[in-house]
Amino acid sequence: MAGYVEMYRLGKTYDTPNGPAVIVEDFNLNMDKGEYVCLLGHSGCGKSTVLSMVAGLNDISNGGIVVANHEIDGPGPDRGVVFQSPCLMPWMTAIDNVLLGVDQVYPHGSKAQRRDIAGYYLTLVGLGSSLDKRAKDLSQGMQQRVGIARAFALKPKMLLLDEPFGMLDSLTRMELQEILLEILMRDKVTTLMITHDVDEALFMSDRVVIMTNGPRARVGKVLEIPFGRPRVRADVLDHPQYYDYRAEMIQFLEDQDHKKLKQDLQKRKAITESQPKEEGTVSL
Ligand SMILES: Nc1ncnc2c1ncn2[C@@H]1O[C@H](COP(=O)(O)OP(=O)(O)OP(=O)(O)O)[C@@H](O)[C@H]1O
Repeated sequence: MAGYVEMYRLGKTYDTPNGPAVIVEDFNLNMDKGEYVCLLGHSGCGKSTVLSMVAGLNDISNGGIVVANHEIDGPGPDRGVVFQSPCLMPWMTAIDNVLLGVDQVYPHGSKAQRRDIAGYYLTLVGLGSSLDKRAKDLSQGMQQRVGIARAFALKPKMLLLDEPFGMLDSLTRMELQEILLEILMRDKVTTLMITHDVDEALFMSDRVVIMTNGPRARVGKVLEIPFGRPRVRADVLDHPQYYDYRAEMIQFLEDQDHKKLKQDLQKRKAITESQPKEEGTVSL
C-alpha cells in the first residue's frame, strides 16, 4: 500500500578504497501522514545513511524515496532535519538562526511576519526570553531547542531527527522529548527519528523499526506501539505491555549481536586459513 512517505527497495553503496561497500539494501518502509517512526539498530548498520538519503543529503544508489507524492532528488525545505549537534551560526542570535530558514520559505511575508513565525517556534521550545541571545552564549540544550524550532519553522512535510537528544543530559532530554511531542500534536508532521535508546523509542513513536546489522542492512523488525496520545510518561511506563515491548526490542538487538559475532569469527577464521603457514608452525 502506498504511504505518505515511501522508501522503496532503497539501497546505498559507498565507494571505498577496498571497493564498493553495500551498506543498505532492499530497505522498504512506508509511513502514514503524521506518523512518528523511530529507527533503531546497532552502531554502523546504516541508520544515518537511510535518514540522509531521505533528507536528500546523500545520493540514492538503488530504489527510491517519495515524500508527499514528490520523488526525492536532493535536499529541500519540505524536510526539516535536526542532527545531534544543531550546527547554528554561533555569532548570530537564536531568532536570526531560525530566520535563516524562514526567510527562504516565506520570501513574500513581511519582515514582521517572518519574525513572528520564528519567535512563535522559539517560544514553543521554551526560548521566548532568549530570542536575541547569541547562539554561542546558549547551553547545549538551548542550542538544540533552536535547532528544533528552526526545523518546525520551515513548516516541513517531514521531520528527520538523527539522535537529536543524544548529547543532552537526561533531564533536558526528557523535557525536550515532551516539548517535541507537544509541538507534533499541533503540527502533525510525519517524523522519522534515529535513536539508540529503546525507552525513548517506546515513549515517542507510533512504530519502531529496527534494522538488521550491516552490510546489506534492511528492515529487520517492526513494532506497532499501542500507547495513546497525548503521551504521559508515567502512563506509558505503567502500561501492562511496556516491558514486553522493551524485551522484544532488546531480544532482537541481541540476536543481531550474536549473528555479527558469528560472522566476525567466520571472517577471522577464513583470513587465518588463507594465510601461508610459516615453516615450523604446527596446525592444531
Ligand atoms: N561516505 C561514506 N563512505 C564510505 N562508508 C561510509 C560513508 N558513510 C558511512 N559509511 C559507512 O556506512 C556504514 C553505516 O554508517 P551510518 O553512519 O549510516 O551508520 P549508523 O547506523 O547511523 O551508525 P551510528 O549508530 O554509529 O551513528 C558504516 O560502516 C560507515 O562506516
